[in-house]
Amino acid sequence: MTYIDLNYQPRESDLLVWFRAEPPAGKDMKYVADRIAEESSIGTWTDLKTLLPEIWEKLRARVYEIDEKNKYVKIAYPLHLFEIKNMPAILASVAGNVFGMKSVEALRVLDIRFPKELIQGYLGPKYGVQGVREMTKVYDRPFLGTIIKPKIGLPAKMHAEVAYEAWVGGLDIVKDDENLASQEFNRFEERLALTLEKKDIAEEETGEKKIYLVNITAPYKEMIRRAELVQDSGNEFVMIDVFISGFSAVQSYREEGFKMAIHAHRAMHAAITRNPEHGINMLTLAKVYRLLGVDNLHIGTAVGKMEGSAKEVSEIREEIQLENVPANESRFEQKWYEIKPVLAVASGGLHPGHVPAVVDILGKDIVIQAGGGVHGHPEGTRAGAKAMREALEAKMQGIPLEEYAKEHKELREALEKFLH
Ligand SMILES: O=C(COP(=O)(O)O)[C@H](O)[C@H](O)COP(=O)(O)O
Ligand SMILES: [Mg+2]
Repeated sequence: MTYIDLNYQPRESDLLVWFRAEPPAGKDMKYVADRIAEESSIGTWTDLKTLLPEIWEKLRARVYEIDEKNKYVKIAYPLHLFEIKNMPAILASVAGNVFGMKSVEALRVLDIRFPKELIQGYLGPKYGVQGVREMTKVYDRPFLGTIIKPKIGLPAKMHAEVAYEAWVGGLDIVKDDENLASQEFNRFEERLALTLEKKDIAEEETGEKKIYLVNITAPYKEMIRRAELVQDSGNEFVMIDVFISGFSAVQSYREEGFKMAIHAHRAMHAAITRNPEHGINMLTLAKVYRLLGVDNLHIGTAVGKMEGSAKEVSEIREEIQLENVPANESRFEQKWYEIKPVLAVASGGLHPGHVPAVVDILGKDIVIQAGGGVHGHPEGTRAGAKAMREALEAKMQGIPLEEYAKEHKELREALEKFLH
């Protein structure tokens, strides 16, 4: 019995997984491919009296391609193998036990190609790129945002004041940090109320729409309670640590039907995305989050403090924004049908000096977020926000930053501190 069928032509309706697999000492690629297909579909370590021929015929996975040089294995799974609207269970098959088997030395999921019938079972983003642009009336440039710093520690009142400074300085978006929840020094309810008061004032003073990404990450019931508070407050967005909260929570939350858009922070993703030989890459996770329905997603910066090359980050950007993603040497073709594009978030170690490079790599449908790069400005948050806005103005007008900085004090001070 083998799951290898190199003559098999995958059907449009199959779910395809592209693995990179490392065979254990003394074993070859065929062996390892067979073990992966077996464990991730219907089999186990020995043959079974209970594995009826019709199950074998209908539900087994098929290894349809093995690339010895790159150690790639491509496997097709019949859609009947899955409960379509159950993402956690789908991942339990194709990206579950397989990572821990002794018969596989190391294993990486490089891509999952979702078929149309599966995609139709998911909501995708409620707003996505276009929806967030309509919400804010910002159509012709990237969004600018900040994460309040210190990441935790500020009392709610100061948090709101720092948010105000960032908004009036010129940023569109203020975000809680991923580990700010409802600590004793900064309770969720108080932070929400005070920050929204300041948001109203900032909107009035600037004539611009401002966005507050309030972190509702918590055990699920509490997360929903906080989402209800946010909905009642009229705020347009929530933030969720999607990887930490889990696929079940993210799918369920989106299906609850709240009005707010979802900003997805990916804290902890690197525990499974970082090692190039093992785990699941960010591209695959990003596809899952697009399907589940987040509106904004952190994808890396290529230039800041977090890992991720320019090629990798721009491929993730394409994957979450294009309607039809073309295949290349390490990804499948993917059609997204009715699923909206996600706003990509570049964040982590950024400051005004990075703005031109981030726009060159990722384009305009992004949020450029800087925490330290705003609140670390020598003159404080408002000047830091102004410097970010000036950097973006310079980029949009095609003027080199150093030149624009001659006439723009805040940008000049930022570049002096962060670049020299
Ligand atoms: O708080 C920050 C960035 O702060 P700062 O601007 O001070 O570095 C975010 O949590 C990181 O962006 C996460 O990384 P990623 O976006 O790669 O998931
Ligand atoms: Mg953070």
